[in-house]
Amino acid sequence: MSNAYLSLSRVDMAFGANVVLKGIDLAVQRGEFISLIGHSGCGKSTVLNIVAGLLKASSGGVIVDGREVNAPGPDRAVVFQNHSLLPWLTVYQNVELAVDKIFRGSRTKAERKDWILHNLAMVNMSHALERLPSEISGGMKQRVGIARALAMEPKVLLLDEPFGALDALTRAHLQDEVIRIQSELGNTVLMITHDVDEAVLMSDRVVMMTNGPAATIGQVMEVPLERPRNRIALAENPAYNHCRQEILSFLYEKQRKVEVLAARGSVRTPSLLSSRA
Ligand SMILES: Nc1ncnc2c1ncn2[C@@H]1O[C@H](COP(=O)(O)OP(=O)(O)OP(=O)(O)O)[C@@H](O)[C@H]1O
Repeated sequence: MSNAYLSLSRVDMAFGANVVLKGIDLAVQRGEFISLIGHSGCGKSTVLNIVAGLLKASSGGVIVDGREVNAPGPDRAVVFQNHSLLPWLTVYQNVELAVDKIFRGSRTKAERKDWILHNLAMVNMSHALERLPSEISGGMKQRVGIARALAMEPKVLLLDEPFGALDALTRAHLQDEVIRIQSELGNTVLMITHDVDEAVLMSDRVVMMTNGPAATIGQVMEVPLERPRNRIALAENPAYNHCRQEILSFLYEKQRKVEVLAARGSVRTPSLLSSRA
């Protein structure tokens, strides 16, 4: 735990009487890509919001690079499923706003401009700098959101279903771009997803959450696939298929059994599987 770049220790979260999270422990190394997967409503966004500093855990804590998190900060950039661009600013200005806020005191205007252009080029948006969000597609808006997050040079990139609202082809393109950028920059990433293939394709480890209430980490799986990863070649890779099976089995067999037992009153809480497998 001690040498982790990002760590969550004994995080509990309750909204009134609704105990959403119980005993979340996770240690993430610098440069690691972690996916968080679990059934709808189990508490994935709550975990991410606690790391972002948007929510305060009821107990336990989060440490990023040796510092306790207790508020939002530029060291943790968030990309949400539904792009959060300001509609009255152009693509360029949306990124500029974040860059100016963080680097006004440390970089010249020319340096900041180069940096904005560089980050928009990384997500292939150089052709649309002057367009408003209403004039670009959903996938393009997500690209700008990712460029804006990367331009903040965050210690940790927090992605809350960043591809969830996109069609399959756009989603695949953008996944590939994020994979490429992460391999170039070595970002530490925590990503929420519902998509088993996406989790395996993109992650170093997949963190599987038990069903709520009182959700916790049920299983953590290493993805033993070399990078760069090729989505087409992976389809026939036994290790890739094994990883998919493992997640599917967790989500649709192990978690389902707990649900059934809980419904029959045989178990007291759905966190029966809380010990890491
Ligand atoms: N601000 C809040 N106030 C009260 N309850 C909340 C709040 N945020 C989340 N919850 C509750 O916490 C639980 C977990 O929600 P959360 O959004 O974290 O789940 P999730 O796994 O991300 O869901 P999904 O996959 O559907 O997005 C839900 O019961 C939700 O109603």
